[in-house]
Amino acid sequence: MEAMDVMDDAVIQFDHVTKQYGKVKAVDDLSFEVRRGEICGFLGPNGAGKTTSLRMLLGLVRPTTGRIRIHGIDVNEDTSSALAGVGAIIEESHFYPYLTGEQNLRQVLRLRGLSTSTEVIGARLAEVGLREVANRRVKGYSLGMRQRLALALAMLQEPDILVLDEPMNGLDPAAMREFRLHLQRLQQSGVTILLSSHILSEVEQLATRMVFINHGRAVGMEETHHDRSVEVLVRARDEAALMTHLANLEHAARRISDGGAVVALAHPNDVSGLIRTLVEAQVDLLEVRPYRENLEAQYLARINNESQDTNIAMEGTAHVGS
Ligand SMILES: Nc1ncnc2c1ncn2[C@@H]1O[C@H](COP(=O)(O)OP(=O)(O)OP(=O)(O)O)[C@@H](O)[C@H]1O
Repeated sequence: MEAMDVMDDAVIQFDHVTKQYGKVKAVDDLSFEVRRGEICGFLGPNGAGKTTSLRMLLGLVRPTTGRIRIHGIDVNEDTSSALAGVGAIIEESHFYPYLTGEQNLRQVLRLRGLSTSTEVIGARLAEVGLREVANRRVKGYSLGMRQRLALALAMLQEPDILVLDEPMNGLDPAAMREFRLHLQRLQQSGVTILLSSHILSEVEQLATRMVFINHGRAVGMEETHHDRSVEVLVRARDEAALMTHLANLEHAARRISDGGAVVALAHPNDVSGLIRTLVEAQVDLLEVRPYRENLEAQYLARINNESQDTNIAMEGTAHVGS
């Protein structure tokens, strides 16, 4: 399947991709890569160009200029080879309401002209937690069950790349958590995942890397889990004493404009050591907690230059700039 040596294990490559609809540049000179085994979050507000980009990746829309490659194969030159190992949820999935979940998957395979193995179908349904309801009509499925059925459908042919456009839309927090765990299991089994969202908190814990997009352009990339450092917010009664002690330790620290709080950068294994040292030095600690606002602030700053206010709810920013 490899048409050329794939550099740096990049399995998906956007190379200066632009999509023009009349006067609207839905995607504007977009370049980024997804490497093997990553969960890449594709993040931006409504209208940023996420769906258009993913549709181009799947060969459903042709780029105006630029190239998209999967495993080094140009999607527009050899669509079927490029997409051979790709599963996707791109549009709202439509199922036969009067057929069961199991029958729906069987029907899709039949339409694709593939032999239907009860074991394979059963395995896919079990993987997404639908074993219990496999024989119930889809008509009676909740939104979460339908999303999981869509995932089972995308996984039918055991893809090594999954492309998911806003797969968590409409899921309640419990279903979202389950969906995340499932995607993590898929990643652990070697599947590369590109998923879009307009809500940072949906993908933040999941993605190993994030690509931020606004007005069709990449406005930043962020390694998340690859960066082994974590930020810890520390608040003490005597801020000056806290800063002095942190300076004596090997922790990069900075003040933030949050009631005299200080954010220290530490490796996950060092967090307990950091706290112990401060306590032993008799620094009067008022609060110690993981600090995650930084990523949120960066996201907001990127999608909306005039807004640096970290207090804006993430959902509230979804429409900014669209
Ligand atoms: N077929 C089309 N014809 C004309 N304009 C389009 C078409 N598809 C998308 N656009 C425009 O391109 C821009 C990007 O849309 P796109 O759907 O890719 O954004 P998105 O990031 O997926 O947004 P959302 O989160 O709302 O789904 C928008 O301005 C949209 O109106």
